[in-house]
Amino acid sequence: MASPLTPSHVVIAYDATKDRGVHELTLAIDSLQKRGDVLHSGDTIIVLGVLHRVVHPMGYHTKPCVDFLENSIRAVEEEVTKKVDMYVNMLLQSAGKCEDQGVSIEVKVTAGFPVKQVILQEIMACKAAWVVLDRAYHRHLRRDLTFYLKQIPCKVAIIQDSLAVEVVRPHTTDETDTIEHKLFFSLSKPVPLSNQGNENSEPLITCGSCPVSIDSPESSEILKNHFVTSPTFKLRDYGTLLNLGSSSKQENSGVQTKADNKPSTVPQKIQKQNNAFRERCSDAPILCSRCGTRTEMYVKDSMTFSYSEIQLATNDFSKENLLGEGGYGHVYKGELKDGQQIAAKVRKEASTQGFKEFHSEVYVLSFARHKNIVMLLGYCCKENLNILVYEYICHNSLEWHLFDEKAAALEWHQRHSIAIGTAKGLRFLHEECRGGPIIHRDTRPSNILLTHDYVPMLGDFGLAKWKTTGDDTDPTRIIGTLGYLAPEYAENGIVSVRTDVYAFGMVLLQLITGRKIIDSNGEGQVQSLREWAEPIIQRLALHELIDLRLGDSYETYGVYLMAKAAYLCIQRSPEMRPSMGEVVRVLEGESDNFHHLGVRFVPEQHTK
Ligand SMILES: Nc1ncnc2c1ncn2[C@@H]1O[C@H](COP(=O)(O)OP(=O)(O)OP(=O)(O)O)[C@@H](O)[C@H]1O
Repeated sequence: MASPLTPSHVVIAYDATKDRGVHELTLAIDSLQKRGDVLHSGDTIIVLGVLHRVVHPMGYHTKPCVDFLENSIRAVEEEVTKKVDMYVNMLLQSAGKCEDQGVSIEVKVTAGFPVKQVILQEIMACKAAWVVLDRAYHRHLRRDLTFYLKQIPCKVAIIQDSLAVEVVRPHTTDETDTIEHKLFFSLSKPVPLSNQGNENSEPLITCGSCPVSIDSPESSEILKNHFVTSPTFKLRDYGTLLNLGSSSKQENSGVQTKADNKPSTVPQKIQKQNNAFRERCSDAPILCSRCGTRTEMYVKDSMTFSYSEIQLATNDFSKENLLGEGGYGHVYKGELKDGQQIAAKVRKEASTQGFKEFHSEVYVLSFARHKNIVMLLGYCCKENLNILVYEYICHNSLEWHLFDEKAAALEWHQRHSIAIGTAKGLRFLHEECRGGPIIHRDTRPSNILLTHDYVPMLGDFGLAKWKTTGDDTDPTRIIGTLGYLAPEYAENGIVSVRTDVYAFGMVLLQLITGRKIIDSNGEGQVQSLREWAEPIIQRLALHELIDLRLGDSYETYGVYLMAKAAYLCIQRSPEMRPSMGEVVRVLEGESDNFHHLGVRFVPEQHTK
């Protein structure tokens, strides 16, 4: 292990899956510099972004396991490259400051899972002298720390929530266990100094132990061969393997790899998928554990259904199969020949949703694959009839659970997980969906469907539309539902992702209070939920807010977080509202302040 005075590597391990503000990284590096006991002249800071979720070419998120990497190298490569460039740009200023201290910065993004294993391998690979762990993505840092302290031989520090760096173990250790080595996909790039430009910094791809140039024609071939390797060896061997320059050298190292005796199957697999028509994916995620249903992931070669197929599935659109009627038309439950349960939405003749909206919905939904989004399986067009075929979501809508007499009161933990799941669905549409952002435009409880596991699924994209550059201002087409419409949308027709944030804030208030959006105040007058709830939140009188049906069975901190998120979301000014990514972080208790937001959750009594 390098002594403190020889140039060494200091790894800052970050979660690259989440959006991070520039200030978070730069402040962490500042505080590292200020300490004086971690960085020395000649050292290199490696900002390691761990990408533990990547976007599947179909648009939903998945773990970058070896199997996935093997089949989707290009997609991962693209995502990793984007992240590396983003980090490099964020760190340009820090690189200048570090240069004065004789320290350089390098960015490395690694797609792999599990996170702890990625961090461990990367630390061993560069023989780091220090690892600085970002507390923000370790929800169970205390437990994870035991793992790191046991497995990592180098010195350990943590970035606190305040972004200060706290040293946890100021010395190295020799006691490390043998670990199973996994293969991940990495790309690294030095952060240039302002006078250097960016051109000379050729990025390096590494797949496991083998660096190759990103532009190298052999890169795909090498990646293909290396993603399938999975040797087991002692940590101490790793360093010697890592410096090898080509795949053949690795083979010479004598490590037995699966690639040595397994012919590449990638091209055949891709071809098979292209030819497949609605082929089911075997690793489809569970949709509902009670019903035993799985989310079907049809390969999107064709999404068209024949009319007779839907007619048969819905028992000829029988009354018994009718689920309900909405603005679009009648919705029928059905079962396809292969057992897949569906909800078929048949457009009303006089539906307010015309052909244009129909195509908008099909187009938008074909990109939206996420565990909190109702999946569109396909559609059918017959003469002037439009039918959308969705996966069937088995446990009614949130509207039903909150307000139907037959529904049992939702428990607190269910409300909390519904809030987080819905927020993640919206975050996906706004920030993560391929080709997005997509604005939902009609977020409300009746468009949030639930499984028996109380997993919320956002549906009804009839009003969604692609966001082009800037805000969409067409005051003539106000669509959505009163009470959930953000003021700038209701008054001036201005639509942006922040109008969804507002509507989501209203849903949060309903989850906390169990109240309708407009209710009677008990004196025969109507009162809007927002007007009633906002001053109560400002007084932090959360007990006045909470749904009486919950009794004492709620978690005060959870209510606080949800009320805080709601309060931020329903700000009149769209700029004051958080992004959905930030909302998720508030709900999960991960972040307590957003420096860029003018309004903080500062209750009145604290400001007096
Ligand atoms: N994918 C689905 N799985 C199960 N039930 C569904 C599905 N989609 C819709 N439904 C149910 O069908 C009924 C009608 O739904 P629809 O979305 O058309 O109307 P709505 O949300 O009630 O009103 P609007 O069209 O004005 O948004 C509702 O009871 C809804 O819960």
